[in-house]
Amino acid sequence: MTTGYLGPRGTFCQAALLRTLDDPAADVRPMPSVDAALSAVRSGELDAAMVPIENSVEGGVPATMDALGSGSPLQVVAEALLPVTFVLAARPGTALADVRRVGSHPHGWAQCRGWVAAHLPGAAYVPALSTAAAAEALSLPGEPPHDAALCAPIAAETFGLDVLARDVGDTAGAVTRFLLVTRPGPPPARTGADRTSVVVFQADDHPGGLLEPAGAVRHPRHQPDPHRVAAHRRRARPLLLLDRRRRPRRRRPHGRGAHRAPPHVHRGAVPRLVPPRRRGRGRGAGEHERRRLRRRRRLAARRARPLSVVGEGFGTQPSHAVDCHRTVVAVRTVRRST
Ligand SMILES: O=C(O)C(=O)C[C@]1(C(=O)O)C=C[C@@H](O)C=C1
Repeated sequence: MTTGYLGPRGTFCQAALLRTLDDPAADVRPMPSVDAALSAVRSGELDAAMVPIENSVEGGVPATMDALGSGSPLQVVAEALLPVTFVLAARPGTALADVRRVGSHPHGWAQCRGWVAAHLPGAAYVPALSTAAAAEALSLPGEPPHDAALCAPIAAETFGLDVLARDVGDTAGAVTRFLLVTRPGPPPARTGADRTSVVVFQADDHPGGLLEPAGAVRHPRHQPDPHRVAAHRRRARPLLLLDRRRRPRRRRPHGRGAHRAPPHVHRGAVPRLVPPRRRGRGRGAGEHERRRLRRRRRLAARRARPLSVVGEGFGTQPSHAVDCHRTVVAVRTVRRST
C-alpha cells in the first residue's frame, strides 16, 4: 500500500501520516501539492493520501476542499489531529535582522503573522506549497525566494537550516486536522464513535441558500448533531463540508437504511441543519414574498437529487490526540439547478 502526503519530507502532513500508520516501514511518498496527491489516488498511482483539511486557528484548507469536491468520488477512511508548532528557520549564518522575506504555506503564515509583525516589522510574506517546501527552497543552490521559512522543527532539521526562533505561532495549542483519503471501497463495520463528513454544493446563490442542501436531504431518523459546518466558495459554486458525530445506532429489526444499503451507497445520513419551519406567524408586509420564496425553495428541495454516500470506513489506528477510532463517511452530491 503506497500512501502519499503533502510533501516534501518534513511537513506536518507527513508527521500526521506517520503517526496514523504507526509503521516505520510503510511505503509513503511525498507529493508536490494536495491536488497532485488526490489526483494520484484517483488515478490509482497511490492507494491513499493524507491531506490537511482544517486548522484550529485558520479554519478550512481551501485547496483540499476544492480537490475533494471535484473529480471522481473519494472516501475518507481516517482522520488525525496534530498539534502544530512553528520555528523560523534560515540558511546557516543568517541573522534575524537579515530576514526581509518569510516563506510558508498560507496556513502556516496565518498562524505566525503576529509574531512576524512584532519581531520582523516590514518583512514580506512569500507563499509556498507547504511549510517544508519553504524550508527546502532555502537548501537549494541559487537565490532563494525568501530569507527564512516558517515550518515544523523537523523540516529545519531535514534541510540543514538554522533555527532563528522557536514557538513562533501566535496561538498556543493550535491543532490541524488531516484526512486519510482512498478510492471508494466496501465500508467496514461501525465503531460506535464515528464521524460523518459530507460535501454538498449549493445549486444557486441566495440568502440562506447555503443551508438548503442539508435541509433538502434531511432524514427524519437522524437527530441534528452538527459538529462543524465549513462553507467554501468554489469558483461559482459554494461548497459545504458538514461534519457530524455519529452515535452508535440500534440495529433495526427490519433493517432499512444504513445497514442494508449496498456497499458504497447509503442514502440520507445527513444532519438536519435547517430548523423546522415556524408556522402561524403574522401576515404583515412582505409575507406574500416570503411565502413565495418558501414555496420556491420547497419545490427546489423536492427536485434535488438525494445524496449518495460514496463509502465509509474507519481508521485502523486511534487518531493522534483523540482517544477513539473514528469512522468518516465522504459524501458528494450534485443538485440540479433550480
Ligand atoms: O505545510 C505543511 O506542513 C502542511 O502539512 C499543511 C498545513 C495546512 O495545510 O494547514 C498543515 C499544518 C499547518 O497548519 C500548516 C500547513
